Amino acid sequence: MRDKIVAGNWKMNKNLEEALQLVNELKVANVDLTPKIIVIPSFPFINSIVNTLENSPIKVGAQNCSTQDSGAYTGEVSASMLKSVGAQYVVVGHSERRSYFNEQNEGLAEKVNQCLSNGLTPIYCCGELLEERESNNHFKIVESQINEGLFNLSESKMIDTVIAYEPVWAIGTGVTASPDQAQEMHAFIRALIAQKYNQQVADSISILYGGSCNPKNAKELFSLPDVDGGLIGGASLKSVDFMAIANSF
Ligand SMILES: O=C[C@H](O)COP(=O)(O)O
Repeated sequence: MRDKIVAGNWKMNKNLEEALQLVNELKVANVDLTPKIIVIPSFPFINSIVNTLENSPIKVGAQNCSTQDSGAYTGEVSASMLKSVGAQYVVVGHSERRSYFNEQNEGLAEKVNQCLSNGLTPIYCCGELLEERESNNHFKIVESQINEGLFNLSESKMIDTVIAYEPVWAIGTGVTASPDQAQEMHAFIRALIAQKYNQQVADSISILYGGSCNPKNAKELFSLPDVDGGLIGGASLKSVDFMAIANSF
């Protein structure tokens, strides 16, 4: 049975004091929940949050990592550094990285490899732009993102990945993918994995939905057969909303 996961991507929000306040609220609220819960703060706060969450089941992730392991790459943060401060997950290929920082599938495949080589779980993001959906190219786009970003992995590494489907038109817009749209794409991604590897691998990988997921729509989305949880942006910044989403299974 694959993991149910609710991950909160805080993006570039909160200072240290605010970050610790949020995580302390989550720590107290986190009782008897079905999903794995992951918080994904900005780099400077990871270590303090890992320490604050000692003895808590809540895990900590990072929002990005370098394609390189170490060296003269000013401003970069490597997967091994993230591992050393207690991160367990890394978001790779978020659409904001793809669009604002021109990240391409090829480099993202290197980031995925860096994560896995350092014992971190990549949360690999894919998803189409509105114009790509409107021109009926959404399956083709997502297929190339998955194919080029993930499918160079061996089967044993592939099963250690998590995928997040985030239609770009749904991110931060208040427009959520309909249950039919979400299920259709998640099933498509799972079928791609089955075709490339096998059904057992496909059935073991958690595929999260992201894009204006909130306490009101989470239950319906998480009840879909191929949706294994969510990558939550805006609604992860308030403990009450994030825990309500986590309680939606
Ligand atoms: O990583 C999270 C996604 O970009 C979703 O963001 P959102 O929940 O604010 O739409």
